[in-house]
Amino acid sequence: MTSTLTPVPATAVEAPAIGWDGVSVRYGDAHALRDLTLDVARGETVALLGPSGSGKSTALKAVAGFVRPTSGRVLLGGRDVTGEPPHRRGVGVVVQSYALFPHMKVEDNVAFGLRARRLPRAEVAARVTEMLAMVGMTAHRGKLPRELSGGQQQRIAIARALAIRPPVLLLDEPLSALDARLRQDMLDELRRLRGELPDTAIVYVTHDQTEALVLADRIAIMRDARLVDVGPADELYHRPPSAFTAEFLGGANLIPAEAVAGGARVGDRTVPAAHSAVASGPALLCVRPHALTVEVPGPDGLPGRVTAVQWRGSGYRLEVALDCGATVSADLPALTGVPAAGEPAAVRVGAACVVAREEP
Ligand SMILES: Nc1ncnc2c1ncn2[C@@H]1O[C@H](COP(=O)(O)OP(=O)(O)OP(=O)(O)O)[C@@H](O)[C@H]1O
Repeated sequence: MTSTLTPVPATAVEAPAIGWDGVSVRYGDAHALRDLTLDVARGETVALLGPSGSGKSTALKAVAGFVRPTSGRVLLGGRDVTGEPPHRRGVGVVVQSYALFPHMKVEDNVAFGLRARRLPRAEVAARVTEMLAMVGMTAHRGKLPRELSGGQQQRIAIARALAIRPPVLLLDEPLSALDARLRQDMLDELRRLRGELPDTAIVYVTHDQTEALVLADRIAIMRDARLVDVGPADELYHRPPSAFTAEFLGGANLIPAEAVAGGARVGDRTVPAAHSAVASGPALLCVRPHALTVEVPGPDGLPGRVTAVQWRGSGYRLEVALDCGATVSADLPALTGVPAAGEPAAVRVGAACVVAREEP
């Protein structure tokens, strides 16, 4: 009996909704983005997370068509759009500062893109109604933008971007102009909205790790115009490959160490680690402040001295200068016996610590 292998048709492998293929953007001699290669699948949300000036917005603008790559290609659904103007790309964009048309009523703002595409009047009306319901703004359709709060204006901006049913939605710091309370509400709202758009690929630019962790399927960490690490949100949080990612995503103590099988050597102690991104040689032991315990010096733990004690209501934050040279922060619950500043102490690193590479 012979068996035949049926070739997989080319169409069965779906092209990513968005692809950066070696994209660089330079302004004069300065690199705003260096050699970015990254895909976003249909229905996936990827957060671009990094400090100010790391190239996040530039990466997003390259997809929207607002900047032209110096080299590399931008692909949408497998199609090379690098040379295409923004209005031909069919992507929805929402930026930090709402950018609604101030003289147009809410409903006309939402209808704008649909009218520009010359959709029949009845369809425009139906989609505007649907979009306003989706963002919970039906009651405000006749108002002008200035009659709305910041959060409400941002909802309209999102409704306007979604009205054309773009396969790709680009959000650039959409919550950063809002106050803390409103931000939290809008974050919940965005998460709900995400569930209503199962086929839309979303790129979400932020420097706020909470927004990235709450919304993204995968997080791409940017630094100095480069992609440092990319992975599922929970994996990057629990097993950060680099010290930069460990610190940027959640805050971590970084203790200089030597990677060894199953963990790391710190001074003359060997600490077991849950995960290692480095097999051997110089590395950093990364441990979150809540995963450390501080005890009286004994045979176990890393020896050091308490340098500061801060009461934070729900517990204490201790700073401990370790004999190996690193200073670490530990968050302890209020009920533990808390040593005073100046006392010798030993720091025990919890099982959740990981060994990461030093540099991106
Ligand atoms: N039009 C421009 N002309 C010159 N330099 C620019 C321009 N736009 C961006 N840059 C520079 O490119 C780098 C990356 O900028 P970008 O806006 O992409 O960073 P970002 O990570 O989005 O920062 P932020 O969070 O502050 O918005 C920065 O150093 C910035 O100063």
